[in-house]
Amino acid sequence: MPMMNDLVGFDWNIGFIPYDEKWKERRKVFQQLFHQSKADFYRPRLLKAVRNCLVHLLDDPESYRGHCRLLAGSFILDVAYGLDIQSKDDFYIQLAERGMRAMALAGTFSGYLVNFIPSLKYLPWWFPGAQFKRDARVWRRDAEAMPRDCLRFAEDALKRGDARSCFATQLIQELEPENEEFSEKMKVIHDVLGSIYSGGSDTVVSSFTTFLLTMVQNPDVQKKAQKDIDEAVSRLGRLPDFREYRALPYIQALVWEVLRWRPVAPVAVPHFVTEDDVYNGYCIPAGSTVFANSWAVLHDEAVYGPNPDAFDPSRFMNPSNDDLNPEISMGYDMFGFGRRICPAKLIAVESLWVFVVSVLAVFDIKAVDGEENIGRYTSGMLIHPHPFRVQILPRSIDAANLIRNGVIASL
Ligand code: HEM
Repeated sequence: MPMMNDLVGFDWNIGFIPYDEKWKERRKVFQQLFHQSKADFYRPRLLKAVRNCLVHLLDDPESYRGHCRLLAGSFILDVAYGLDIQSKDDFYIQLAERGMRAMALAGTFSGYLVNFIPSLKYLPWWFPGAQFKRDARVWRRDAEAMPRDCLRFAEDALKRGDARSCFATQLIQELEPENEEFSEKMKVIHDVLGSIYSGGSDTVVSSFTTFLLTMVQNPDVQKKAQKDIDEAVSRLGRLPDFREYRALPYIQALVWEVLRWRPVAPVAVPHFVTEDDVYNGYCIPAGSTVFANSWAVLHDEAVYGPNPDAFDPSRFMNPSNDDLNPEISMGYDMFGFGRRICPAKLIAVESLWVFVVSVLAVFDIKAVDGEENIGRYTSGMLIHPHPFRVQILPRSIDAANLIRNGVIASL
């Protein structure tokens, strides 16, 4: 991807590194960080970010998109770099937003001729018609700053002796500065944590807002989900947490349906064919770029049952709607395919689950009369619902008190 990697400078991102030893090393480190055995480290931090988000939604429901972005960004920056982010105007949240906008724009593969004729990248930026070079010059500043500035923050905190425990400090402390591979290992940390930062600050926000949209459009689904949560948790007088994970089948089905119905990356990330292949009688020569049509897979009647365009969590449930149906696929098609499948798919599902179950426990989500933007989506490598107005109201005075009392002190 010449535009993305060579010109804009996202070549540190695992998703854009070709399949080679460099990619393998980074992918291995990434997977170890978010391994399920590390759940005791990252789950409390995720829950803390969600509980803060509930307070923000209570105080200022209209700014729900900013709150969702703050939730995703503050969790990722906390676990990756030990940054304690309090506001959506924070420097690092804004940096991620600009960086991800640049990635979305540069990532429309067919939008840039240079992706098909790589030698165009040698044109000078001032050359007539070389607007792509001028765009790249602007975007490059944020693309480079994203991983560099955050890692610098963690390194400085370590030197001062006041670093919070996080992936950066854990990985840096394992290194020996006098080892000749030190700089190379630091570059691996830079790339892996940058990939966590960029991968985690935008994708889940799309799913959070799609969830709110589906609740506006499907009040019956909302009621059924709230009934299940009330029976299992709210009657205990507390907010849900990971003790309920996998104990609420309808919530699990709802989460999967949000991910299936409007997949965040409808054509995943393009894959590069490394050797000649034959598929269903079609010859695919080495060097081809293949796009996986995740959208079509996720809207295939043969896999997901009738009316795949309708939002209906019960497609994953048994006929009595009280448990999951083991015969219906709950696979990870929305997270890509093969060895490049999203390495954060489990934490992404957990993030959406804890957001969904927490919001539904305490809020009613309702339509705003006359809102015309409902259901419209952006286009690009990652899709988001267009901004829409929605009412997010506490379900009762007790619910509002639960939100205020549920804030988790600094970890
Ligand atoms: C709803 C949330 C998410 C969705 C739907 C999603 C989806 C995807 C998809 C479709 C791919 C491309 C897979 C392929 O090439 O076949 C991918 C790759 C990737 N994702 Fe995610 N993702 C999500 C959340 C996250 C999060 C939270 C992180 C980081 C913490 C992350 C980090 C990555 C990375 C690093 C890759 C590149 C993997 C590689 O090329 O080896 N993703 N994701």
